[in-house]
Formats: sequence, C-alpha cells, structure tokens
Amino acid sequence: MNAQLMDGTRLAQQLHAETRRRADAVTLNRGHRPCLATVLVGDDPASATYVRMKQRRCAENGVDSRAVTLPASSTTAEVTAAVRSLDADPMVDGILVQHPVPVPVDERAVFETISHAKDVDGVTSASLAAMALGTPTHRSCTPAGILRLLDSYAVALSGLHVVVVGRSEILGLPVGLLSLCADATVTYCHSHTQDLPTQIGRADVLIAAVGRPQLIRGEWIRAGAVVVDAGYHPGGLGDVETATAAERARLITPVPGGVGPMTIAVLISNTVDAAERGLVSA
Ligand SMILES: Nc1nc2c(c(=O)[nH]1)N[C@@H](CN(C=O)c1ccc(C(=O)N[C@@H](CCC(=O)O)C(=O)O)cc1)CN2
Repeated sequence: MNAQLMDGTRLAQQLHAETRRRADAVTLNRGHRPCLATVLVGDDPASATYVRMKQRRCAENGVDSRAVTLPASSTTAEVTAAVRSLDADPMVDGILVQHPVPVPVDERAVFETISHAKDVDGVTSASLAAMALGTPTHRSCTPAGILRLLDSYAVALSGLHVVVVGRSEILGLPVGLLSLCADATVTYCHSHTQDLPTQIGRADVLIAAVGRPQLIRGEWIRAGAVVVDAGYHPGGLGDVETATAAERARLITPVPGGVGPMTIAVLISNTVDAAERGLVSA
C-alpha cells in the first residue's frame, strides 16, 4: 500500500473529548444536560445498531438521549406527530430521525417537521439551503465529518476537483455543496452518468457515497488522488476497492475506521452546538 490511511477513529475521539467539555459547561450553566432525541421507525437491524451507537456515544460524552421507537406499520402522520412533539419539548436540543424509514412513510415530510434549530442531522431543506449558501446551520453529519477529516490531513479543497459519486440527500448532495463552499470544482456522478471510470480518473479528491460495495475499482483512481470512502457494507467493505485504490492514492479512508466514526462525533457535537445556542437565546 502506498496511501496514508486517514484515521477517522482517532479524529472522532478528539472531537468527542472537545464535545464532552462543551456539554459539561452547558450542564453547569443551565442545570441539565444537552439532549438528543432519536426516532427509529421499524425494525431494520442496521438502523437499530446505529441508533444504539449514537445513544452510547451520547452517554459517554455528557449528553442525554431520548429514544422514540415506532413500529414499521406507522403512518407518515404518526411519525410526524412524534417528531412534532419532540420539537415542541424544551428539554430536547436536537432530533435525529434514523434513515431509512420504512417505504410507506414519507421520509422527506418527516424530516421537514424538524425545526431548523433542532435539525442537528442537517436533513431539512432549510439546512440543505444553508449548506448551499454557506450560511450558519447544523451541517449534515457524514458530509461535515468528511470535511473535518480532509482538513485534519491538510487537504485544502480550494481549486481542487472533487468528484462525488452519489447524490443522496443525506450524503452525496450535501458533501458536494460543502465542497463547493470550500471553493472546490465539483462533479456529481450518479446512475445516469456516462463513463464513470473517466470521471473518477479526473478527481483530485474522490468522495464515494454510492452505497454499492466496491463499485469503484482501484485502477480508475488517479495516481496521487485523495480517496474518501463513505460506504459501509457487511464484511467491512466500502464503496471502493480499498486494496487496489491504496496502491494509487496518496490518502485514503479505511472502512471501518474512516468516515463512519466521524458521523456520530459530528452529530453529538451539533447537538451541543444547539444546546449552546439555546443558552445564548434564553
Ligand atoms: N438520519 C441519519 N440516518 C443515517 C445516517 C445519518 O447520518 N443520519 N447515516 C447512516 C448510518 N450511520 C448513522 O446513522 C452510521 C453508519 C456507520 C457508522 C460507523 O461508525 N461505522 C463504523 C463501523 C461500525 C460497525 O459496524 O461496527 C465505521 O465505519 O468504522 C456510524 C453511523 C445511514 N443512516
């Protein structure tokens, strides 16, 4: 392997330590801890695992969590009612609706029920617009985690060609917007893109956010590129063929231990940001 690994586990630990200090200061100031509410709909085992991981990290870092679990048979109206109630609760600083929700539920309608101030997951259209405009907001967790990871390895995006593979509302789309705000030249690739290998070969920074195991072959990567793999699939596989990509890349994120840990670290940091803002406006 030629590439240096970008260690998301270590950076996430540093961010958690900083978040813990800020959470303790909020608690001292207002007499109760910052609080993240999680909403899990249905019984997808991976989603349940991610929500448990979020709750555990909250507890480790001085943040309370409130869990709402709804059956897979829930209607959009039932899920939005649960979110609305959390949004109205002054003890809740941030709300996370675990994606994906079961198909009959309108996920976008549920997300839009979260107020901008409590959207610590950066999933509402108000947050997406703010990310596009570069105005203050909670930034989507995995995209913001990726930008922090790049920054910590001194990858300054200004003037670089960032190629994002995938355009999902929680990952591909916002990571491209944040890169654009950092003055990168951004190309989005998706299911209608022609000649994916050629597009990928033009990337100074490749962000793989497509959700298909090892779709991106190592030989497509330009020599010396930076490769960020936001995929996570059973068996520790990402969206990129890591072993061959690491022969050509300069920097690469491992799976696991790259982007994943940053997602939760940013979520909890955003929750404490929301609690701090509450202090300022109280
Ligand atoms: N509302 C949201 N839903 C989802 C998001 C999100 O950001 N907001 N992201 C993903 C899943 N996800 C968090 O929800 C997530 C995925 C992976 C990890 C992680 O730390 N992975 C570890 C490996 C963990 C393991 O399997 O043992 C790693 O990559 O090192 C954290 C969060 C979809 N839904």
